[in-house]
Amino acid sequence: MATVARDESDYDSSCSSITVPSSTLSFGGSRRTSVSSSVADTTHSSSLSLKPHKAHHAAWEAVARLRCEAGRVGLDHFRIIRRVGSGDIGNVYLCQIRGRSVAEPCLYAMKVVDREALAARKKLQRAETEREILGVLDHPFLPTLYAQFEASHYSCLVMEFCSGGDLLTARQRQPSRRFSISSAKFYAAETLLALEYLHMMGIVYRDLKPENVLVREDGHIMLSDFDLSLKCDVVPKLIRRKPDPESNCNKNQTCSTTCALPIQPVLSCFSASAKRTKAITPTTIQDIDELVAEPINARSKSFVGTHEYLAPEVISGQGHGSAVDWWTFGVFLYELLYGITPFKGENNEKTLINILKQPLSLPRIGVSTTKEYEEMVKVQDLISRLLVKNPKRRIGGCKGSVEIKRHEFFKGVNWALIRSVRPPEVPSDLNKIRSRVGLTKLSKKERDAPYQIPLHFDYF
Ligand SMILES: Nc1ncnc2c1ncn2[C@@H]1O[C@H](COP(=O)(O)OP(=O)(O)OP(=O)(O)O)[C@@H](O)[C@H]1O
Repeated sequence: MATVARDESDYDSSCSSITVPSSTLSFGGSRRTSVSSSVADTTHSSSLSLKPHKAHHAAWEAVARLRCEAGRVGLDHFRIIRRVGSGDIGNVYLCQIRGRSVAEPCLYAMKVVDREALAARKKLQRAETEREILGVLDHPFLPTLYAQFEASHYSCLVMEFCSGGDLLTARQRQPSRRFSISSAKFYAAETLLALEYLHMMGIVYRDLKPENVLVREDGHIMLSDFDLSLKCDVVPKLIRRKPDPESNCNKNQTCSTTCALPIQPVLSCFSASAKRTKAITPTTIQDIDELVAEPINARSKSFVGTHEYLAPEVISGQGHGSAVDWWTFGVFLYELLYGITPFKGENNEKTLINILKQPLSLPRIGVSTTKEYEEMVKVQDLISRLLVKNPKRRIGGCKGSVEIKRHEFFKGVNWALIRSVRPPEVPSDLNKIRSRVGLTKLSKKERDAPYQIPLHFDYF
């Protein structure tokens, strides 16, 4: 599914709105461009300390060692093994550090972006947004940026490599090309945690779809592709419970914003003026009911996303915030379960009309046990609360991820320990992975040959 973007730069602060730029819709393009030399690593040497949850990983340590020994990290330090993917703004290559043991190599994904080509297509800002976002992420279900450097007019981002492909491919491998309810619950729960973290960091993701959810070697997910994301400020709020019979929440849930108490100052990972929020003491937390630290009031009018996944408020151009991610989360969950998206029309225009006008219909899922039937009822309830056309009435629209995590469908999910749960599928052992990525197809001569910077990166 092609992404669509009509806006090159939309840094928003919450509560402010922006106008739609005059640039037109743009779709994936491709080109061949030459590359000549490798220059400096631009990753801060202090970033090791900013990656506490990955600092002990072999891949992280190997890059840290390299930076220490060579004083920098550059393209010449990597052996490009093969291209593993390409998108609208760049190609992604599987690579490893030169001179390391071939028996136990640390594999990396290097995203190579041709800055000149992107500038000509007015998409440079997208690459810049992605680079900035990758630089601040530190979460088990989000990519770790190991290094970044420039080579001629190419920008290179060295990230964690995901050997398990993406969830679209995984879905297509399933019987009837759809996941079981329990598998869908697992992938949805991990994706929800990734979105929750992004929101807390002041990032509205905006492009959730199975293609962008990669599967790691251990079977857990990694959300990728941040060039369409929106960076904004977050104003944490304390929300007091106040039962609202008209709300879209469950009876045993509450959903009221009437007593929202903003905590000052503003939290943002990007704003130069941002300061850290005041420490919230346990006593304070006991005194109130809910802490919401999501950019629920962010407003952008950009037309970005993937047609089948676009939220109504994005299509209508009325301004959108973090609630778009809960709409796309609903479409995502629907696709995992049904193998199709809910509003797909004969063409993009009809799809957009369906999103705006067509009521949601939820076909029955074939179930064989009472427990499965109960699960189906719960997941359908969640989807119908996510795919509410009015973002203010959508679950998550007023209180963010906490509302969704509390839904009956996720009852029993151990959010803190989900990364230790065995995933529905674990990509096979290292040898199989290596043959899948083509590592074993290289001859010894090829593996050991000194790396030549190619005259051309293979754009298509
Ligand atoms: N860390 C990774 N590990 C393995 N494969 C990856 C990784 N990152 C990206 N890929 C592969 O490369 C492809 C292109 O990457 P990505 O989506 O980031 O590029 P893009 O140019 O931003 O694409 P888009 O057009 O969706 O914006 C992905 O679909 C995926 O298959």
